[in-house]
Amino acid sequence: MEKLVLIRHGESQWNLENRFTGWTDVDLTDTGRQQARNAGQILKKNGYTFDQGFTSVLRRAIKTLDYVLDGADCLWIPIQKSWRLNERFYGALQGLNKAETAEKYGEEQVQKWRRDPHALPPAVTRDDPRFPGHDIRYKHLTDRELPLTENLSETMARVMPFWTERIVRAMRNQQKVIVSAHGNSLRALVQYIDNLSDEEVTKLEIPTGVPLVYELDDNLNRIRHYYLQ
Ligand SMILES: O=C(O)[C@H](O)COP(=O)(O)O
Repeated sequence: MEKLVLIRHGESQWNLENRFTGWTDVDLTDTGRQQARNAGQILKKNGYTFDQGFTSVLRRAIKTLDYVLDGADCLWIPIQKSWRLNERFYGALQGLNKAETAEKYGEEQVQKWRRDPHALPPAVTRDDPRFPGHDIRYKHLTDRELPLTENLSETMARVMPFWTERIVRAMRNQQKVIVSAHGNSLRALVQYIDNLSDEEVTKLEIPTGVPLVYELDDNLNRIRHYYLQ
């Protein structure tokens, strides 16, 4: 049996301010840092060790992984970072307050943008400072890979190659793996691992900073999953 640990980053400044974040590179709050430290200690207490870490290229997930691994006494392990694990790119919603956006466009529309796997938030234009083409860390991405907006199924489409080529490969090489990522990139992964319908995934909420453990059989099919609290 394999164990895979997924963790959504600890609370970020824009989680606290209730703003659409997406690829905006905001930092953790003090609460977020504490959540990540606690997660590391819980993993250690339960005897978890790791051989390989994966994270997005966003500081809230990178720092969460760092705090978690420090707490779990595994700070030395190799880490692979990829834009493919980034949060869903929330387009022109990025930076807006979620409650104010709901007042302006209606609760139903905002809930659709947030949770309908096929709903596309309004796009940014290429001259918008939020367009990732302006950010050096994405300079190797092709035009097609640079998002103007993204729905959950597109997030899943860019997460999956990384899952198969890197994460699954590491697990097949008997490595104990931890993945630090985001509400929606993890939602996409969980939809795939748990084979959830689009209907089921709209109800799925993943809390910040709590390790989500998947027990997988030799073919990496899910046996069960649970949060370590
Ligand atoms: O990008 C964001 O705003 C959050 O990390 C996830 O937001 P959501 O719960 O509105 O999808």
